[in-house]
Amino acid sequence: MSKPQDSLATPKPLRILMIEDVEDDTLLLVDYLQSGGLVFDWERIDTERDMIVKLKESWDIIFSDFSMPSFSGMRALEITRQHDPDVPFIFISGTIGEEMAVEAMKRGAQDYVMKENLVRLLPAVDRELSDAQQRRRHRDAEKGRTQLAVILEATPDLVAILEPSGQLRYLNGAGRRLIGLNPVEDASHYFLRDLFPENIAERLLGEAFTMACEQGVWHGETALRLVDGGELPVSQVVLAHRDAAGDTEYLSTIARDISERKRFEAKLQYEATHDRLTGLPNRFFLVDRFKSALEYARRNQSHIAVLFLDIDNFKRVNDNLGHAAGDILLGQVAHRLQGCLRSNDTVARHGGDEFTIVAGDLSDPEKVLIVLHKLNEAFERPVIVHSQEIYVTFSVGIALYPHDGDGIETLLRHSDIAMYRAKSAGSNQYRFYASDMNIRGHELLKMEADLRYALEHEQFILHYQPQVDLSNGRIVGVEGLIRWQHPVRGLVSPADFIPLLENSSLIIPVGEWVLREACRLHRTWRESGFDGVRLSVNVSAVQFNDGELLDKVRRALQEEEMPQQALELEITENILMQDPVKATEILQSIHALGVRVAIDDFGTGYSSLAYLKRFPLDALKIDQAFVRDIINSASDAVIVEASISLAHKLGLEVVGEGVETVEQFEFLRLQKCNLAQGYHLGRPIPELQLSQWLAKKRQQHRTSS
Ligand SMILES: Nc1nc2c(ncn2[C@@H]2O[C@@H]3COP(=O)(O)O[C@H]4[C@@H](O)[C@H](n5cnc6c(=O)[nH]c(N)nc65)O[C@@H]4COP(=O)(O)O[C@H]3[C@H]2O)c(=O)[nH]1
Repeated sequence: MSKPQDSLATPKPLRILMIEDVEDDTLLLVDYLQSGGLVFDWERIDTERDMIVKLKESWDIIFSDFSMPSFSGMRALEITRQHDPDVPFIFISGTIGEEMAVEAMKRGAQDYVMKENLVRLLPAVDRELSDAQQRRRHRDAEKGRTQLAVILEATPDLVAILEPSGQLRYLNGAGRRLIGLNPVEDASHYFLRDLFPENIAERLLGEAFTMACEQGVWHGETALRLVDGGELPVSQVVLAHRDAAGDTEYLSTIARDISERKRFEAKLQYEATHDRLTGLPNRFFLVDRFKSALEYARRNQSHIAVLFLDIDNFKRVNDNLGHAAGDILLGQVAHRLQGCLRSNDTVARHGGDEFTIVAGDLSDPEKVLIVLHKLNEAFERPVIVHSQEIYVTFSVGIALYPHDGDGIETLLRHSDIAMYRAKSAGSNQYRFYASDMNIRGHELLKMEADLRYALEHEQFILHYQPQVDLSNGRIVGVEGLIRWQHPVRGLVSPADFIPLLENSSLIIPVGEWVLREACRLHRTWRESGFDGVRLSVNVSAVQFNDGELLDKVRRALQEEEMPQQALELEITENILMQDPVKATEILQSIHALGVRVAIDDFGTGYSSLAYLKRFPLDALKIDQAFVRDIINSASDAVIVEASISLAHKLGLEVVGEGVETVEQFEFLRLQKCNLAQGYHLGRPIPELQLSQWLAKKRQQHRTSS
């Protein structure tokens, strides 16, 4: 027979409480049990009062008579269950009937045995002791679980239990609160990706779950996905729980909010990398950004400019207005410097009144002049400090990568040296580290100033070159080409100044002037009876991307009452391919105006056929580089043939550019090219000459027909 305590030491005797009014019956029972081998201590009681006292002690089993003169077995059962739900309670009675016995079992008695027939008693004792032990274990475990649940619900960390598939079994209150879920919402239909951002959910399902299953635990830093769309950084642990066979049955995870720590770290990081007074990157951060700019420039063979700036006469501000005013000035200068640079450029405070600018990704070194321009523009207005207007100028030293060095320290040192040279030349000066750049830089800046002057003093003129219909020799259009009538240098070619206009954004007003001028001329032609001749003008990249182009075209058409179809805008292939999606949108709106669009310099770029199909175009101009050699180069001839056939398939008119010989003209005619333009048909000429030429042509046609 098993005993309730399974220890290796001598088993402790059982403690049995007997509720029995007849002592002899009790002794008989004791005798019976002892002879059955049961080792136990016992006590007998027969009143409710004694029972209440005795139940304060702990008992392994209770035997009770059913009916006694001063106590009732049912009452004894009731009191017992109030004290202890698990202790086995067995009725031993001669009087209990079937019905009462069933009632007694319902109220919590484990069994009943007739006094006259005790044979069932010992096996019943054995069974009930073991059942009671199990009940107690179960109840203890249940109690433990309840306590754990209370703890899990009270913890400020997210705790979740998950299937290996990532489906949620349990999510505690803190988890719901952190994520922003309704506290009573059932989360069991949730998956990992409902609690974590997509990439983190994948990381957990992959790396974290695998490691937890293999090694028991994984920890790392992740983020929770919040209901409001935000993310909360957490430090997370994933544990795998195995079944008896050693397979992962489920996983649990604990995630702790570390946003405060992250904020603190970010603040420390910011303070370590930024200048306290101006909020600009400090030298350390500058070196960091410089490294990335250098890597990029090395990969893409681009240039970097390092500008070392020193505020002129800063000491005077400090001396006259005090240090606090000096600090305000530095803050404002920093703000303006930052505002005038591209987001990829870096401006850092070097200390005192010195700043460094690193402008990367320059296609050529001269692009640094754009930065100088922007600086000049940004400081044209005075800085206001304590209601005082202060005009800020800088001494600027410039070093260029790779021209002046290929390492960070060298370039910084060289820009510093150049700055001292600028300073010794007086205020508001800039110097390149390399002297050849100084000359070139000065020349370019001078030329820009001259171009500005040229616009204001009407030194630009348009020349016009005819476009001829290859099938009948008639003039169907002219292209307006800009010239600069320089008082000393004479007629300057657009190739020499268009890039400068583009760099300095002067191209916007100049482009607008070209458009107006062309539309004005067209009106004079119409008034003299030359209608039906189209006018094309070139549109540069800066103009094309200027949000106001459409308005300007619309206004020019309206004010000169120009028929929309008579105007053609020529846009180079490369401009369109810079951002084909945006280009399509712009082209669509130009098209909606009714104005024609021609793709210029076709063949020199890298048009994708797919885009060519999508762009709303009217004409395609084959670049003169291909036309030049069509007679001598088989490959150029093939390119031209293919371009014509492709354009025709797309419903476009084709113009052959740079036609200089009769052979080229004939070749294009045979290939069914629509129009030709080139010296063979007429060079670009001034307005007056063109009008006379048109009149002459008209006369010739009249006579011949
Ligand atoms: N060798 C040779 N050349 C020929 C022949 N026929 C025409 N040309 C030249 O080829 C250029 C054609 O203009 P483009 O491709 O639009 O190329 C233009 C255009 O990209 C740009 N440009 C001219 N005017 C403007 C303008 O008003 N605005 C803008 N944004 N760019 C313009 O400057 C470029 C050069 O203009 P131009 O010097 O006027 O040079 C013109 C023209 O004089 C020929 O048979 N042989």
